Amino acid sequence: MILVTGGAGYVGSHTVLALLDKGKDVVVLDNLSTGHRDLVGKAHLVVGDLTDRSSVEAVFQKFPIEGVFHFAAKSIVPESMKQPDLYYVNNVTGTINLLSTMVKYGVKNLVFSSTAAVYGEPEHVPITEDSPKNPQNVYGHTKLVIEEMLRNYFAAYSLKSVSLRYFNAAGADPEGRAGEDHDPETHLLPIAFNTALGKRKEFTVYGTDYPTSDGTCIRDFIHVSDLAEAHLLAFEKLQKGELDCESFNLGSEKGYSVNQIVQVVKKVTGIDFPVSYGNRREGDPAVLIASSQRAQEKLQWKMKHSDLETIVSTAWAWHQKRFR
Ligand SMILES: NC(=O)c1ccc[n+]([C@@H]2O[C@H](COP(=O)([O-])OP(=O)(O)OC[C@H]3O[C@@H](n4cnc5c(N)ncnc54)[C@H](O)[C@@H]3O)[C@@H](O)[C@H]2O)c1
Ligand SMILES: O=c1ccn([C@@H]2O[C@H](COP(=O)(O)OP(=O)(O)O[C@H]3O[C@H](CO)[C@@H](O)[C@H](O)[C@H]3O)[C@@H](O)[C@H]2O)c(=O)[nH]1
Repeated sequence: MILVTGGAGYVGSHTVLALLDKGKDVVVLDNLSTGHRDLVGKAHLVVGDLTDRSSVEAVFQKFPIEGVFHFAAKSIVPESMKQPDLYYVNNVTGTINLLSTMVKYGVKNLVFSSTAAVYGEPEHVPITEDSPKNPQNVYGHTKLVIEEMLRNYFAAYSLKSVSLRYFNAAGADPEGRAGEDHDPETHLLPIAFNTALGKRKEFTVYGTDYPTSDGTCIRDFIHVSDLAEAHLLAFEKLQKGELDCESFNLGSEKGYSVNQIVQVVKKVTGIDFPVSYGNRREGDPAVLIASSQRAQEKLQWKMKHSDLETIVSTAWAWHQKRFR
């Protein structure tokens, strides 16, 4: 039985699907703060909070857990700047409870959702795993602290882990079984779709004076089903004893500006919607582009869905089904 924390959320639910598709037994522990009951498919769902140690222990008592995929976290950058206490308690304390319980029950293998936000504003792109780590926001700090904790837990308790630093997760299950559903929504694609559907008056581009070709930020979008596949590969390597404690970037290695993405959304949806140009959003680095060579080599990870049109069209299909 695999435990997936945060499995009712966006990235977690796609990994739950990938595990179920492979015939695995899955239990999801989720407090449903931003997740959705209907996204866990046929997995067992335990509604509980990681910051409550007894809820975590109850899962390990009830189910024979062989490994953990840990997605549960708060991850909205501006919220993290306003409420650092909430972020440190939820992300760091929640993870301490999980790791201590794993140690107590002798569960050795963990795949952890880290983020490109651990790097902050990069000095060079593409960003490799060894690039400097200077998080620009509280959210990124919480993830970097957890990565450090994982190194300590490996050294002291032989708890093995892989930290996967995703760049911009996007897209939806190609079969339409899951996708992104956040309220409030802060991410580029769903906001653009809501504008295309007339639910918002206009799409605002945050910042036009970045040192990029068209002045808008550049991001590296990675399909959520490709992320899910990387989790399964990482877990297999942990189980086979081929990895101990390591971090990998997961990105498509291609950068697109916010303006370019808006154009692709207009093309895929066939809808021309109003776009306005506003100020920069606090904490946004100008350019984030991954090198994911390490994951491709050591995890034998191959991206299948991460060209931008596939990302946008799968996300659009889901968005229409869920929100129209
Ligand atoms: N979406 C991205 O672009 C992106 C990029 C990099 C990293 N990440 C990381 O990936 C993970 C998943 O992100 P997402 O976009 O799917 O977010 P999400 O908000 O959709 O999913 C998080 C899930 O965790 C649950 N949760 C949060 N705190 C919990 C707690 N204390 N106890 C139990 N459940 C809790 C929520 O209810 C939700 O279902 C997060 O750790 C996030 O930091 C996401
Ligand atoms: O209405 C909008 C929304 C976003 N943007 C811009 O679009 C880009 C992407 O923004 P968003 O979709 O909010 O993603 P990020 O802020 O880049 O963060 C995502 O990607 C990071 C890693 O790259 C992860 O750490 C975060 O968890 C994840 O939310 C940024 O330049 C934003 O300024 C706009 O211009 N207008």
